[in-house]
Amino acid sequence: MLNIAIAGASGRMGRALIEAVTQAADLRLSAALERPGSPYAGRDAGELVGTPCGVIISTEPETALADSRILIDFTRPEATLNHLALCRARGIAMVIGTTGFSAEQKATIREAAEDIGIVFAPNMSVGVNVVLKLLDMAARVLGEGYDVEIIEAHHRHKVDAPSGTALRMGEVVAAALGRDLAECAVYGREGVTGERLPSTIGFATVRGGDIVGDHTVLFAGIGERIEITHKASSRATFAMGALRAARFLAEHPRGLYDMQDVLGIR
Ligand SMILES: NC(=O)C1=CN([C@@H]2O[C@H](COP(=O)(O)OP(=O)(O)OC[C@H]3O[C@@H](n4cnc5c(N)ncnc54)[C@H](O)[C@@H]3O)[C@@H](O)[C@H]2O)C=CC1
Ligand SMILES: O=C(O)C1=N[C@H](C(=O)O)C[C@H](O)C1
Repeated sequence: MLNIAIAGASGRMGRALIEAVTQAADLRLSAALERPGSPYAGRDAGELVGTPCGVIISTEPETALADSRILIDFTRPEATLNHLALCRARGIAMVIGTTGFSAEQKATIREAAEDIGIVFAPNMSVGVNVVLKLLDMAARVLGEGYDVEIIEAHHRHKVDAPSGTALRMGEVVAAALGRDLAECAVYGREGVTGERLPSTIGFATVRGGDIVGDHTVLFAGIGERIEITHKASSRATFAMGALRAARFLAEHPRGLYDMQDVLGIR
């Protein structure tokens, strides 16, 4: 049995993860963490998904993580980095699904992976990771002459934009075209923008309702266009990917990995 802790237990992803872990025969939910002041603190984590499991939601990671081998964290960047420091000190591996990190914060994650195993990926679904491979191939074959635009849509509660997945898609396409995303990204357009510069990669963000997560990469050429789209219809797809990542870490005691490594498609 692999002991798994979940941070952000009462969140949208936290609930999907509790359901997935408590249903997996080879995994045991060993801790459930929430932010200080959470109304869910002190309650049975299983109650959030309809089946009490005896794990009480804690706001004290220092004590709650004592029994855990892997922490799956889908929270906010600051919370993830606090958990990271603790996990690094205790030798607890981490699956990090949180998005919205700055470059500096990402460097901290990279550094911690010298001591512990970390899978860090903005999207844990198998489908999106296959799409990343398709994007690499499409960009290499199409080359210059096709304008690249990335459109993402998410639910009204999402706090970061563009999504981590959209940014990763941009990085993959930029790398395939020999560009640096930091230099060629255009985040939204307004007013008299002038004509589109050919070397740019544009991003457009939509927020509304309960959209789980849609991503489209458009390659627009002369006389034709290609759209590569992924639509998530349930958070279970992210949760199942996170569990695959946790099992992978049981065999990889240190180092920084993403879902391409977990799926063996790097
Ligand atoms: N990598 C992937 O496949 C996916 C990544 N995400 C990312 O995961 C993150 C969470 O997404 P949602 O679950 O939709 O958000 P949410 O807002 O529903 O849940 C976040 C939870 O974290 C908790 N939290 C905040 N600070 C905390 C702390 N210090 N300790 C413990 N818990 C804390 C909040 O109280 C909340 O319950 C976002 O960054 C999102 O972009 C979401 C879906 C898939
Ligand atoms: O916040 C979300 O919901 C999601 N966030 C991830 C991201 O920012 O890419 C992944 C997924 O699209 C859902």
